[in-house]
Amino acid sequence: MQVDLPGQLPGATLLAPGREVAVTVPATSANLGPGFDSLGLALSLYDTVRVRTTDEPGITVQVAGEGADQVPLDSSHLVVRTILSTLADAGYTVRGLHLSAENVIPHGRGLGSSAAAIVSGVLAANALLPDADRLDAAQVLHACSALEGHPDNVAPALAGDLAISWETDGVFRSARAAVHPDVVPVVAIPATELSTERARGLLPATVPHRTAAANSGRAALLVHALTMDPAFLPEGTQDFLHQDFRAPAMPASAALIQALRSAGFAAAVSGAGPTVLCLANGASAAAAAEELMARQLQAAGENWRVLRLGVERDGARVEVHQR
Ligand SMILES: Nc1ncnc2c1ncn2[C@@H]1O[C@H](COP(=O)(O)OP(=O)(O)O)[C@@H](O)[C@H]1O
Ligand SMILES: N[C@@H](CCOP(=O)(O)O)C(=O)O
Repeated sequence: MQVDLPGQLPGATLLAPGREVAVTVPATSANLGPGFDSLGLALSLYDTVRVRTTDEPGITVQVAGEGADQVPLDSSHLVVRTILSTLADAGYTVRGLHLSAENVIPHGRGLGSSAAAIVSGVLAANALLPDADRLDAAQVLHACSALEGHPDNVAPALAGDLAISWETDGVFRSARAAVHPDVVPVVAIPATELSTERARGLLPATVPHRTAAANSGRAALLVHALTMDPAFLPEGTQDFLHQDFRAPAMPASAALIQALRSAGFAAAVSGAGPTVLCLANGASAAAAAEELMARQLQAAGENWRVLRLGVERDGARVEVHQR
């Protein structure tokens, strides 16, 4: 499909045609229980986009895989939109652009697909820019977080491993921490979607101080459990800030989490849901969690995908091909 570019920016510098960039970005699981809008883990599932500046005016978009029959194939495509706005912020535009996307991260399931699309767009645009106008790593993190609205998915998507993120005076920042090698993420992904926007709408504006205090304790314990001592994962993944409020929008996820936690597993909603994340302590615990998930889902008549994943250690990758 080919469309015209939206209004060209007056005074913007035109990028040369023939620049080609490939970006690969991992899925992410945010919150991990009590780390609402601050903790996120990079996972071994990847989306790839290839972007080329062209001499022919307009935008062409090809999409394969997840969301191929749902996402728009024009300048409103999230990756294209992000590329154009990042270029525009730096004072640049293009005559034409071709994007081809291979999507593996499912959309609207709480595995960071929109964050991956935004990270792809910002990194692709940044690689297309002349050196002197590129954003540095801290600026990329802030730009991606501001577009996504929260930093907990984009930070691990960019840097890999576990990301602990926060905001100071309107600037998003993040620290990366190495996840203990025994931690094995297992996800159960439903067929149905729940948009993050809708799930955020279910949250209260305030919570009592004692709830916030209880949550702080678990979030602090979770960082220790994930990096130093996975035996604390079941207690460390207990959340008091978001899951109960969102449970009515994902009753099957809530029931599966309850079953896993009752059996001693560290289970939580992945991101804003409805995917369920279990952080198993070692390979045999991961196999037991997979079995329990499969049994519970079969008993409930639910047809979900259960996947054992790895922790992605390095985050997004960019390759530049000048033609
Ligand atoms: N690779 C992609 N290409 C284009 N749009 C995307 C892509 N990934 C996600 N999106 C957009 O983001 C929406 C999902 O975002 P969101 O509700 O935040 O869920 P998720 O938990 O998957 O990030 C999709 O419905 C789609 O509009
Ligand atoms: N902290 C956010 C995380 C959203 O993650 P997503 O993968 O569902 O986009 C939230 O809980 O709203």
